[in-house]
Amino acid sequence: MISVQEAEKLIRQNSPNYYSESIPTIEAHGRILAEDILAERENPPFNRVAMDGIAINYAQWQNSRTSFEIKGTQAAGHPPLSLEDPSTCLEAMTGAVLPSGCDCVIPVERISVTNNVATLEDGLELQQWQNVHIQGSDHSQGFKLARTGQVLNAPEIAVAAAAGYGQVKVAKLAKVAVIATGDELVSAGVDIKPWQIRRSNTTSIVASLKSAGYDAKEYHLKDDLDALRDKLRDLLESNDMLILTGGVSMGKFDFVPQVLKELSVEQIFHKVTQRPGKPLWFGTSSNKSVFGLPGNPVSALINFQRYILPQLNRSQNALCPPQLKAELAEDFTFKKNMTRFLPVCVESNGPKLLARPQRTNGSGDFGSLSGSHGFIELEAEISDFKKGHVAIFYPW
Ligand SMILES: Nc1nc2c(c(=O)[nH]1)N[C@H]1C(S)=C(S)[C@@H](COP(=O)(O)OP(=O)(O)OC[C@H]3O[C@@H](n4cnc5c(N)ncnc54)[C@H](O)[C@@H]3O)O[C@H]1N2
Ligand code: MOO
Repeated sequence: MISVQEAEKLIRQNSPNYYSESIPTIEAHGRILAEDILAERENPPFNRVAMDGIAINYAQWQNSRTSFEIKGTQAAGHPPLSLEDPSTCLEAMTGAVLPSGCDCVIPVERISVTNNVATLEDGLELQQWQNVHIQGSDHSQGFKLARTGQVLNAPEIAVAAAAGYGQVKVAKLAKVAVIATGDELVSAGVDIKPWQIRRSNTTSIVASLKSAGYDAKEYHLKDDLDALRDKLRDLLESNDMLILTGGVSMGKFDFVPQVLKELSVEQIFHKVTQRPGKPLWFGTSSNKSVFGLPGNPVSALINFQRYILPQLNRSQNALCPPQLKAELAEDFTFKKNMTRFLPVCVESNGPKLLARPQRTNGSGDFGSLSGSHGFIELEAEISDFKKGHVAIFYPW
């Protein structure tokens, strides 16, 4: 049996890579960049008027001029006008090019206009270049606005569009088969016998994968060695990743490790000193990861979140998201020499996040996860965790 740290290291060392594709920028929200976004031009690309008002020659005001005849209007999206007579002014709109000969913009609220002459508010103080967004003051042409591995959230989409990228190169999303194993399982919506169990693991995992954009599909295989072998061979062929749940422990019908071995999936590890999820299985085949999650629903969901989602992120060369930490809101004891993943509800306490353990009745009690916010990871080496103990928090 290996530790959580060793398991994580081995999974990392066996990260697959699913390559990249170009897609329309407007459809790229949430995807991982597979190229750097470089500025098409310097920004602003010209001296940009930042307030609706009048544009003047500042030296005129320094020489005590406070009234300016309006000679024209500089609208946004139009070629620049020129202030021919420095004692006059031009109306100028936000987003327009600052007319040549002007170096000061006065907002419309600070002037009054009579007979086409703009007069400044009494006692108004001006600065040269006020209300002008200076050409190139944000960044130069070719500046790296976003880099490979960044998530394309709304700001990065804006940046890509602003840099003229109608299409962006993003990491390809894995095609994932999520496979429930077990004769006892029956899906929702179908009559159920007293000795059967509703299938829930694969449903929640597929839902989570789909919300992250992956092409994920749910399958159910019975505990039949030959059928399991044949179907898994097909699924391995047609998917980038397999996630199995159940059948990885010590039972007479726990065929998953044996079948994967027969299909030449190389076992990297089986069993981790953790609760829940001790029987976790991980292996690889070509550029594909294969995970065998324990069937108990709390184990399956926690181990999926803890190991598989990060592996999918790595397969896209995603930059690591910031690690969240939370403080235990009460003492907690766990005597076994194992890492403990503890479901919690979190609340904020000033700048801190407090994690309150959610009472569960073991790793089959998935009802207790409803309403929880995620889980914290408690070290194997400690048994008595005191209130205030800081732990890594994994949100659902
Ligand atoms: N002799 C031992 N027995 C067990 C050990 C052990 O070390 N020695 N480990 C226990 C632990 S810990 C876990 S966790 C489970 C994991 O077993 P399996 O991965 O083989 O899972 P199953 O036996 O197939 O199922 C366990 C439990 O979960 C239910 N299940 C399975 N799939 C689903 C699903 N898709 N949706 C909802 N529920 C599911 C299944 O009906 C069982 O009740 O083994 C212990 N035993
Ligand atoms: O590893 Mo099991 O999930 O503790 O019940």
